[in-house]
Amino acid sequence: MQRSAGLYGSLIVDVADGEKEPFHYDGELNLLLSDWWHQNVHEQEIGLSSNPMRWIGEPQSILMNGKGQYNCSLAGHLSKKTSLCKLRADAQCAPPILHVLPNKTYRLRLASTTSLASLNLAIGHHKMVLVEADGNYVQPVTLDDIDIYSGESYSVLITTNQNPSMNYWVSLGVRGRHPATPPGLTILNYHPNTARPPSSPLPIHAAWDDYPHSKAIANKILALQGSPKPPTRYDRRIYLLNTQNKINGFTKWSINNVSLALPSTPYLGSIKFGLKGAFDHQSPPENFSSEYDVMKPPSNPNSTVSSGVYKLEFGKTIDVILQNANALNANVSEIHPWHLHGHDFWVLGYGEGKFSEEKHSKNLNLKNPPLRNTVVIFPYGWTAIRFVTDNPGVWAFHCHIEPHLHMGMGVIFAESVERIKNIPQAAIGCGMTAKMVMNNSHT
Ligand SMILES: O=C1O[C@H]([C@@H](O)CO)C(O)=C1O
Repeated sequence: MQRSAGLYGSLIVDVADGEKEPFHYDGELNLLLSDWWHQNVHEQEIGLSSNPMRWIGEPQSILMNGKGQYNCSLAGHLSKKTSLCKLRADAQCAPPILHVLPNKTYRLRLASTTSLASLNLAIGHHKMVLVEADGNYVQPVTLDDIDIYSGESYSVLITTNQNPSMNYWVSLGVRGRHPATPPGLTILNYHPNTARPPSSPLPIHAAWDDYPHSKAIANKILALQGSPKPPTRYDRRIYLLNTQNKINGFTKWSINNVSLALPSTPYLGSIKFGLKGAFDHQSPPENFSSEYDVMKPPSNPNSTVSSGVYKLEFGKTIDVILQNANALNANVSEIHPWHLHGHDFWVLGYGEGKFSEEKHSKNLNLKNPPLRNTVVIFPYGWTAIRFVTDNPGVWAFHCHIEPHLHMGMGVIFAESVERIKNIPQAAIGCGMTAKMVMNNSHT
């Protein structure tokens, strides 16, 4: 859970020399989004791993560029629940300020490293034109507000064409979980105004459980014309059922009834050097019972722990159907942003209830699905993705919510590892392979 403790940053990849972006902007702004707890991550981990489990609860603050407010809000005068923060520029709670000139277009880069929170960003009086998602261009689409799930990144264009004698709020609210945290706020400061808090009302976010609103945004994100298209057929389709479970009284998350426990020896070295006992050699199931009722708590909540991997052959088209379900408590199903290492994948579609081969397969979007590395599953829904195994390695595919991964919500793809010639020493520095590094360095 290092990310929850603050180990994160943004990496901006420019277009290659001589290449042009398919949109124009005059300036660039960045907002790195996160959430923050007062309890340290070690205590959080102990709570999550205890029986009974102690949940981390909602964050104390929502952060933008590492800054947030606590016990007060920049917009305190607009809400009866919080007091007004004193806006001293040197105060720890001083808000981030985005300085803009009137009548310009800015590219606003957004990325979420949240530990838990799904977010919605809105800018008072300004629309956003979405142009890029997870490093891939999308069909430009105008939005009033945008959802950002943990692990995702976006670029939106904003045009500073509003009354230049005013400043505006950039507000970041929580989605999908009953919020107990005031929105994170940033000031959009039109030059040459002083950077005081805007007197205009805060932008309004949709209700935290307005899933149709979130689904409408997700369905508007489509690949820009001319983007790489997915193969029209798949070689292998893996179904991953997400459930909350119990193992000897401990609360876990499982995929096809297997809760991931990462081994202490890195997979790459274990597989390459054929180490016995470094991880479970039985592969996890590729499917789940057709009888499973995704609308109800698991009828048998017990599950198993494993460090097994899905072995993927080189050059194949793999579909994954992520299937959400009811958690342990009745009438609860949560959002999970799934993130894949080593690949971008095409998002072929989202749907309600249980995925059905007959009903849903033919309606998947093969025409202009967006390429992403993170995709959400909505409560009680499914999400279909496709990727091609063209990048040998051992890749985690997991819920980007830190406590959920800690509780086992992930799988491992071991992709044509035999094609990897040399493993960097840094990748085999611990567990059983650490000895091999030492031996190597002595010879
Ligand atoms: O993993 C989780 O545990 C809690 C709850 O299900 C039990 O307290 C919660 O909201 C999660 O997302």
